[in-house]
Amino acid sequence: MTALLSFWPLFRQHVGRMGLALTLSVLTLAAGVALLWVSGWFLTAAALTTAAASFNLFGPSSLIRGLSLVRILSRYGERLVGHDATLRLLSALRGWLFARLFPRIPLPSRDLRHGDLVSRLTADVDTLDTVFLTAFGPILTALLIGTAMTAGLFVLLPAAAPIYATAIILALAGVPAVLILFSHRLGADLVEASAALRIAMLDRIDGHADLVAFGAVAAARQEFEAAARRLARARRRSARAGLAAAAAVQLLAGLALVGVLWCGIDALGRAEIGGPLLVGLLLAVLASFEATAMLVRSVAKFGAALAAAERVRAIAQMAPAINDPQRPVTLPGGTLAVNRVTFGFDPARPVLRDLSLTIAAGERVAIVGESGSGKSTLLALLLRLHDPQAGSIAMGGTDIRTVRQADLHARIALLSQSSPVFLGSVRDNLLIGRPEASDAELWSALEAARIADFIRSLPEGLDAFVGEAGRTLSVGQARRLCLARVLLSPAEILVFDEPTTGLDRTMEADFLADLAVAAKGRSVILATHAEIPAGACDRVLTLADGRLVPMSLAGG
Ligand SMILES: Nc1ncnc2c1ncn2[C@@H]1O[C@H](COP(=O)(O)OP(=O)(O)OP(=O)(O)O)[C@@H](O)[C@H]1O
Repeated sequence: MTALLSFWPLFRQHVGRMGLALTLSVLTLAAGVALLWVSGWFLTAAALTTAAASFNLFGPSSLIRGLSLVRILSRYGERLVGHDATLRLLSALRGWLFARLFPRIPLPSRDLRHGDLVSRLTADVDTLDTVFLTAFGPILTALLIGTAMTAGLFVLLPAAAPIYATAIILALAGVPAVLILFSHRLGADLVEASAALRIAMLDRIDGHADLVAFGAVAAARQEFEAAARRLARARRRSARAGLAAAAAVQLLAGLALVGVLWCGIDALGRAEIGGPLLVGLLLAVLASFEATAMLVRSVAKFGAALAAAERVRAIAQMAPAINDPQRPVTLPGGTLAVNRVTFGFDPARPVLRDLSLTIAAGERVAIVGESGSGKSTLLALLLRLHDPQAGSIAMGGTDIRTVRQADLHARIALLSQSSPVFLGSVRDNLLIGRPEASDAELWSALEAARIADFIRSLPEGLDAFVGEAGRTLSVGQARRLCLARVLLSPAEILVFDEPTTGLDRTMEADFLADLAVAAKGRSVILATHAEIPAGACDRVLTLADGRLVPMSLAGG
């Protein structure tokens, strides 16, 4: 519950709209209760009257029409305002969550799989956004209508008031309390099962080509079906609990009706109440229980909302791997110096040991080494995606831990092994590197990345849509587009992690040979398995056993 309450500041921003939706919801229900009351009274009174001419038909029938109209309009307004508030809340929740997520990337928890993260960012947030309207709204509505109805009975049929009050309190508090007790566990199961299904689905979609190639589709399908069955079971259990609660509410409504009828007949016999009024009261009692039925449906969802709140809050509260300093200093340009750095993802098993490296402004350095030797790790440290356990990294003599990460990233651009092509046009993808770049600059970056001819051949050119994760491009083309984005960036240090992955031998050699021109005098740090042509780099270093060792340049 504390997890859910921690979202209150976000809910509070929309409290005006939510309040209006709530008022309209109370009005709708009150109009419904009054409508049945007046209708019951009117029909009975009309049937009982012997001289039709002496009965005023006009007043009650216009009241009935008026109440119907109020009910229709307030219901429409409630839906309109309620959905508007919910959608605004949804966008605020997503914005809030993304703002908390970005500083935590790379996520410190390796347990958080891609599908689980997607599930938290989508389904869990969706579950949360309706919690006010589907849970708190009906509670308040039912409370107000129940109180008003009890007060009405107290005046018109006092003996029935305690019976009705007991039944409505049980329906309002007792049934939901029991349901919450069960639905918390059921809701958590439901949210976890739905996340597991999503993870299974995204995993299988990502790897479908390999699954087909290995003939492992049947096994994957079985696992997927098991996840689907688990979700179906959780849904069934949750629906059963909801149904049992709805049946209990109906039973209480029936008991309240019988109680009021019993007292009413007694009062009728003593001429303390008229027949038409009694019928009106009975129908009104039935109508007032509509609010509690709504409540039960909502409470069934409440457990899922509690579980979703905990999962979403867990991401937002994850300690960021890296924090900006309290008082950041300005980052000067210049030499990049790695001073006796030791780092390991598990500190007991360092990947880099007492490693030092100095790269002068404009220098091009290649780092080679066996797979797993720590090349990507070293590059990640330069971007301060992790902090070393010992030693320091400085730029122009300033320790990078004393500057804002954003300032550091403005000076160092990275092309990693997993740099993505974003959904959008070629232009959109390039402008991420430098938003103010002109078309001429975009083309020059594309030329340098050796993909300009291909983009020119597309009918839409720079405006060609490159699809989800670059699906409309080959692996090599996607890579070169990412490369053009990095070359376009104004950063003074370009960090390349296997930039030629996906390029053929000739293109690889051409790209590395062109590096000096493409980098336009900027510093280049290049981690690669490729053969480095003469002149491409000023120095080549080998990373082995956590240390860098100079090696002679290939071909010269
Ligand atoms: N996020 C991580 N958490 C834990 N260990 C990691 C993580 N990333 C890398 N490692 C480990 O650190 C070591 C160095 O990995 P790194 O990716 O830096 O090697 P690399 O030289 O870039 O390899 P490759 O040439 O295959 O890309 C490896 O043993 C790897 O398993």
